[in-house]
Amino acid sequence: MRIGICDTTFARFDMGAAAIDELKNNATDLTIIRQTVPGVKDLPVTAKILIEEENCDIVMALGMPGPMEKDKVCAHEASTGLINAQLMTNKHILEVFVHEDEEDNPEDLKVLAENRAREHAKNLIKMMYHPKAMRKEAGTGVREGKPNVGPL
Ligand SMILES: Cc1nc2c(=O)[nH]c(=O)nc-2n(C[C@H](O)[C@H](O)[C@H](O)CO)c1C
Repeated sequence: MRIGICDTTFARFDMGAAAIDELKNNATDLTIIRQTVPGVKDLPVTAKILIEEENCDIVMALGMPGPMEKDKVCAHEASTGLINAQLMTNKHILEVFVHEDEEDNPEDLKVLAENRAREHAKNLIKMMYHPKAMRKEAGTGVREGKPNVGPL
């Protein structure tokens, strides 16, 4: 399995490293190709290149939108780009964004960023290796980086 990791220098925590560590802890037959870019709007083309030129089966796109209105616009544009890249390639690109204003305290933001990156890495492993286990969790109110909210 070839897994692409793209991440940004704008992010204030190394989510790419956390994701890679988690992937390696949960599967042995992985080849990981990592590309780091300046910001979230650079992620869509990078993910597409990882799929089309590096033959990745799936990609994680990790980024940290800032707290300002212009950052939120950038994040929305990046998100739209990532969806387009998925539609163009017929491959999943897991968007792993942590918005800087999700937490007030930098230490809490760091914990959230690490946990979200790791939990999405586990999602990737489930999607690609254990789809039946993923299906069992349908409708269970799973959240990444924060406590699960549970089913209704
Ligand atoms: C305003 C802005 N905000 C963010 C952000 O919140 N998070 C992020 O990762 N990157 C941001 N960028 C940078 C753009 O995503 C991109 O890297 C540059 O426009 C260069 O293509 C910009 C320009």
